[in-house]
Amino acid sequence: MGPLGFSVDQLMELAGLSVDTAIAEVYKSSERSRVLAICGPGYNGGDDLVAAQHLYHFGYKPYIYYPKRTAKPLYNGLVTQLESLSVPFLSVEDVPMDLSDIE
Ligand SMILES: NC(=O)C1=CN([C@@H]2O[C@H](COP(=O)(O)OP(=O)(O)OC[C@H]3O[C@@H](n4cnc5c(N)ncnc54)[C@H](O)[C@@H]3O)[C@@H](O)[C@H]2O)[C@H](O)CC1
Repeated sequence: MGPLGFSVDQLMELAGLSVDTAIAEVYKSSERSRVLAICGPGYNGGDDLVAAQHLYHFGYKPYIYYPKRTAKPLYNGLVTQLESLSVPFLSVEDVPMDLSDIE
């Protein structure tokens, strides 16, 4: 809990949802639906996991690449939630080395 009373979970939800509203404003899900979330082990990665979940509910098709997982309840919960939505978690072999061709 920080000095203003925000919990990490709360900040993560706000950060993830903020990213999604920006994405939704720029890329319409009807035109570009696939999204690759590349998630690191820190808070930024947690923000990405949250963002992927909201994008799914916004009508996008998120894919997750999360090679270095964080074994904490907050992160485990986010993974469980994404798995329950059948959001695919990609292995390193699934992720193209050159992402420039991906629309
Ligand atoms: N403070 C809060 O409560 C919240 C902050 N948020 C936002 O989170 C980021 C900062 O997050 P932090 O965890 O400090 O940094 P990172 O996400 O970059 O993660 C650091 C973590 O990553 C490892 N790492 C770095 N590079 C690599 C690499 N190439 N390969 C593997 N691992 C790597 C490093 O070792 C560390 O363990 C900030 O923007 C805040 O705004 C959230 O919104 C949630 C709450």
